[in-house]
Amino acid sequence: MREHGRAVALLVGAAWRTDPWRTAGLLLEPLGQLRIPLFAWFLKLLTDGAVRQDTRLLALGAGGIVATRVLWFLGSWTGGWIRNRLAEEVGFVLDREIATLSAELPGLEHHERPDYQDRLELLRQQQGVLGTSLNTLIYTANTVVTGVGTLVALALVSPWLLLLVPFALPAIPSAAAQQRWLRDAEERSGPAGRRARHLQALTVDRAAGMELRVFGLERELLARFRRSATEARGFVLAVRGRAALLDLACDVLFLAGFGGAMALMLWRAGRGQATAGEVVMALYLGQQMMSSVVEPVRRVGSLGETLRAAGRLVWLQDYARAARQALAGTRAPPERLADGIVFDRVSFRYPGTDRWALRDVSFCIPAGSVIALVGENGAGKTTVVKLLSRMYEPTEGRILVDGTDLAEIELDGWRKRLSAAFQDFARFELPARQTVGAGHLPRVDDSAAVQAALERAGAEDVLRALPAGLDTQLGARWEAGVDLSTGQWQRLALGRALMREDPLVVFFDEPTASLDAMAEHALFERYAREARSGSARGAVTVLVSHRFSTVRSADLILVIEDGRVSQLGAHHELMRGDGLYAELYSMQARSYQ
Ligand SMILES: Nc1ncnc2c1ncn2[C@@H]1O[C@H](COP(=O)(O)OP(=O)(O)OP(=O)(O)O)[C@@H](O)[C@H]1O
Repeated sequence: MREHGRAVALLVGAAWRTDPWRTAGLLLEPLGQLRIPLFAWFLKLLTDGAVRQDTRLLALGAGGIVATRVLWFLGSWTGGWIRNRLAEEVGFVLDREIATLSAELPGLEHHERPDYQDRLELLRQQQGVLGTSLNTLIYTANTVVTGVGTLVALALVSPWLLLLVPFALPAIPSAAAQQRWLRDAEERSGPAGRRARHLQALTVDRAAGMELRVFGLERELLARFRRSATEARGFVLAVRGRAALLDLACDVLFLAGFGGAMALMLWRAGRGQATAGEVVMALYLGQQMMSSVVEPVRRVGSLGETLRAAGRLVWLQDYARAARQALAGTRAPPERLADGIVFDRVSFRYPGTDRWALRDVSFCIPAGSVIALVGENGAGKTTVVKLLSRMYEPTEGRILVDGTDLAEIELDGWRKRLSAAFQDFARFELPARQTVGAGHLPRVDDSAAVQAALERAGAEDVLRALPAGLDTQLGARWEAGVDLSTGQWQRLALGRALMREDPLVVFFDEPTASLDAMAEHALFERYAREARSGSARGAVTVLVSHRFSTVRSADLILVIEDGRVSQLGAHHELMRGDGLYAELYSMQARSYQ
């Protein structure tokens, strides 16, 4: 209930912030609903006036009917017009809020935890519903006003007519139950829906397209997509079938009550206890009860949908706030690294898993050094990078930056002092200058800086191949857009990583997987030389690579085995022993020979 209250507050708050006057004007429409009981009352006067040939009653009835028409115009029409205009703007504000919250989430958990992904996906799907949320809220208010007004008017005709109410009431818990079923069905369809979306995305994914065709997987993929989509839809369809039966039962019950109420009125009229006007009024209100109260109550079911969608937005706000608080920290990052970075007995488990990705890891990266992380697939190398970039916090232990716990350092300030190139690089389809310049926003359009970064990344040839140089629009889907090979995209990403002038930590997590070993080696030799010459700033470079020809040029090599540090030292030190490093290095060297 409290959650629903917060959801309503969120919607009304968004409307109020968008336009307080028009939000107040929304009340016109529920007021306009008073026309129904008023109309019934004036209809009664008109009928009685006609039967008794009483011109005063006739005039009052006719005048009242005209007045309710005016009330309808002012309330329903004007209010509806205001509501529609406002709903559009509020929808836009809420869509923007979802995009902002998602984009500004500080960590990665929401991308990697299936339960979070499902909620975010539902939220994205329901953005349209949020846009019409005001309609639904006002619709509910209309129903309440109409319902209460109709009941008061019926009671005035004859309190016995209130007996009609129990026949209409089951529609309310029935609508609530249907909403519950629907919510459960939506959540139970999460895994199948996620699978269907993944398979559908594969059908249009260019990278997957090659493999699909080579392995002849198209039909299989489509069949699996159909099965998953049918499974996901099945949950909702089953609920809709049950809901229709329940609605039918409620309708039959109400019709029985309505028939009884009308029989009662005719019996009373026959005994002279009710006027013709009262019979007409009861008939009108009785059928209005079905069309203006029971039906809307049922459709107010969509209020449940709105509240669920708004509730998910409230969840996202809470989640974003908690995520920010969990990564809170108030200290500014150091201007320069004096001592270095220390992992002090760090252990880490990904949220929602039991397995330790890193266990009791301790090592030091001295200021100004280049450290290479080596280990087999899944050993935990990228996890070290994710912890250092504060995508996650250690489950146990601390990371110290010049003696200060990284958790105490302000997150945005820390991120501004990082730079990175990853194997899974982003393909920003922008003019080439900005694709690279995005690595340091203040200089996003600075051609000289971009050119220098590309040279350091060994990507001058990529630039030369672009028809309009740095002005070339990248990405084949844009007009005059140019597509690049994976290796070319990756080298632009490497250039992006070299845009920031004074990073404290630079990550290279297999950023040159698309280059051949010689080119990668030459690039890092040059980079490491430069990094050392600039090491007065104390910046450290963290390199993850499976190529030992590159790794050997690092100052320090950290060997990770199954989440634990197994060796740490310079190349020549590690080669002296007979540990994993020497074994892997010799194996790779032999294969090159
Ligand atoms: N988001 C995640 N959720 C759950 N477990 C994860 C997640 N990311 C990685 N893991 C697990 O954590 C362990 C370490 O993964 P990590 O990506 O750090 O390995 P890696 O050494 O970088 O491997 P590779 O050389 O293949 O890139 C693996 O067992 C992996 O399955």
